[in-house]
Amino acid sequence: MSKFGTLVMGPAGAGKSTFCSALIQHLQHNKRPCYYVNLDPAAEDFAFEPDIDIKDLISLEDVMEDMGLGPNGGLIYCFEFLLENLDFLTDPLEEVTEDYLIIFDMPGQIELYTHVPILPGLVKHLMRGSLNINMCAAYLLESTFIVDRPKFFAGTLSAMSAMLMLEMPHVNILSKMDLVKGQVAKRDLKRFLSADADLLADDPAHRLEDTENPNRDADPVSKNNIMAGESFNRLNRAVAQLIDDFSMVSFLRLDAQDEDSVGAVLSYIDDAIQFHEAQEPKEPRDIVDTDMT
Ligand SMILES: Nc1nc2c(ncn2[C@@H]2O[C@H](COP(=O)(O)OP(=O)(O)OP(=O)(O)O)[C@@H](O)[C@H]2O)c(=O)[nH]1
Ligand SMILES: [Mg+2]
Repeated sequence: MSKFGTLVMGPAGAGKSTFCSALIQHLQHNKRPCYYVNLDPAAEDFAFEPDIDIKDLISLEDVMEDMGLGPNGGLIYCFEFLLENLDFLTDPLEEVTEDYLIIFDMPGQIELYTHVPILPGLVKHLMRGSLNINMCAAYLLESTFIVDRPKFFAGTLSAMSAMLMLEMPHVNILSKMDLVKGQVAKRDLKRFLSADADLLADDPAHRLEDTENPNRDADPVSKNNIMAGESFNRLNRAVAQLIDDFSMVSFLRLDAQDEDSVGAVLSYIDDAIQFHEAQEPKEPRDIVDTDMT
């Protein structure tokens, strides 16, 4: 029997937990069961109570206090501890059936997705161990990044880094689309959805900064001057070209308040994990019975 899940990842504050809640709500409206796993040891408030909460195994606050670690070191410690105690996840997940979508809500520390080799170990356990979960990563990036194009490419690079590191089906998502509505022309938005290196050359903000900054020459080390400098531009162009050359990253749009938008993202996740192919066809009578309970 297969199991199905999605790992909701992305930088701090990208809207991961909000997306998880919107997804749970959407699944409930569509009478689909889901299983919510919180893997953020610092998360406090939940719109839906998690079925598994890493805080029942280890809390970031305790780790920071007892081990004298900061929030990032503490988080890495929590994940190393989780990897040494995987039964905490395995035992309850063994019971989850194939009609469930298992939603993993991840923390936002970017180290987890870039250079620390912890997540690959966890993903390997979930996908290839006895649990055998068909998984898809949902990597969220805030759509407000597209207003600052170098920042957008830096975020896109982090998404690509996670894709390369985790080697699993991946959907990238521009979250909080409601915040950029009207700010970006529709034609431009399409170019952001599949990263296009020429976006930097056509960046109106950059041209403005270059010519309208009166301090450019007066203060050679000011932040504005560095950000408008030619070496900064060359670095950005190289990053953008690298992303363009790999041709791996494209984005879906998400407005977590809009049920259709959540449904559209879910359909990509379902396709990536082949959820519907594995479902037993239900007899019409079964459906009526289920509806009445
Ligand atoms: N306008 C708008 N705000 C959103 C949306 N999604 C999330 N937010 C807000 O963004 C903030 C962060 O959202 P979270 O869902 O907690 O983000 P997160 O990625 O889980 O954050 P961490 O777990 O701390 O990394 C909150 O204030 C949310 O209300 C959205 O679609 N639109
Ligand atoms: Mg969160």
